Amino acid sequence: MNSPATGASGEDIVHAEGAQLDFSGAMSYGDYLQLDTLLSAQRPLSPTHNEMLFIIQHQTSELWMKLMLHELHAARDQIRADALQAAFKMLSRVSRIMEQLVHAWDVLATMTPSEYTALRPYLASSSGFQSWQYRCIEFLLGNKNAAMLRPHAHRGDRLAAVQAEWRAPSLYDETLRLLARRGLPIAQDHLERDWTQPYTASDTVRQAWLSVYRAPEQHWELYQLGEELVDLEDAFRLWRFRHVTTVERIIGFKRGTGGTSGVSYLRRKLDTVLFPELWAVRTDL
Ligand code: HEM
Ligand SMILES: N[C@@H](CC(=O)c1ccccc1NC=O)C(=O)O
Repeated sequence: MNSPATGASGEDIVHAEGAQLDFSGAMSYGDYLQLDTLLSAQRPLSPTHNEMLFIIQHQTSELWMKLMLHELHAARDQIRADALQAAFKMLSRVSRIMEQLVHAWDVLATMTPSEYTALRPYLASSSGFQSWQYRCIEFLLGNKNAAMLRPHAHRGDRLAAVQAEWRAPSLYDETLRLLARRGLPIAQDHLERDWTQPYTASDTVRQAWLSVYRAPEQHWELYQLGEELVDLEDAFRLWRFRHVTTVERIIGFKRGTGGTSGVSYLRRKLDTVLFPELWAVRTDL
């Protein structure tokens, strides 16, 4: 006989291989993952077919960014605590997430300019520029810029989160303090400074990385940390490049909804260098 509630027959249940089938009093998959909340958060504003893609692309990116922040915060704490093996696990996870986001552009690039033009007016002045999690990631990785706090001024709670990241030493700042603790000479103004200021490259830091890269076996952990950071910046550069290229193929040189010049603004971001001495050292080896 078929179940009146589900229409399942006794035979279907036999084929369920002993799996639990009654969740009237137990936590199910959807309960644990809060899928009702997650899957009711896609509310297209336009009548266009492609808006679902646009929303899900951004929502999944924000979820991955949430995990990146979780891992980056923990990695910075571990570096501060000299627990480098734990930090390596987290940093390599962050790089893999960034690679995931690089490949995600392939899905969005299936949207043509005509398709995007139909939904763009519904976005009004909203823009990825206003992503507070993205800004936290940039700040955590040391790309500090006070002007980027302004879009969050209308939301005190978000502003506080971005400001906290802006005021804190970045992952790289903590790395330089670690180099000093391990006996490498680093200029004092790179160990204690106003962390809200953008990072400026230093010759002492370059010399310190040079010592590490010239004798990896003596500084194996620092050497591995240097390479983890280069991996991460490499993946981030690919993300920036895929963003600007996808944007150009979809909106050309139109001004951005966030008010910037659009592609020209994003191209300038390609010049960002997060860990300058780690790149510079390559030339000296
Ligand atoms: C059709 C797809 C997209 C277009 C046309 C587009 C366009 C733009 C433009 C023009 C800007 C410059 C700011 C502005 O004036 O609006 C921007 C910034 C930004 N977009 Fe996108 N974008 C797209 C997809 C995405 C996706 C999928 C993400 C992933 C979360 C994203 C994240 C960002 C971020 C974080 C910024 C700020 C970048 C920075 O300040 O360095 N965008 N986007
Ligand atoms: N800045 C984009 C709009 C845009 O892409 C966007 C709009 C709302 C939510 C996320 C977005 N994605 C990234 O910027 C544009 O100028 O078309």
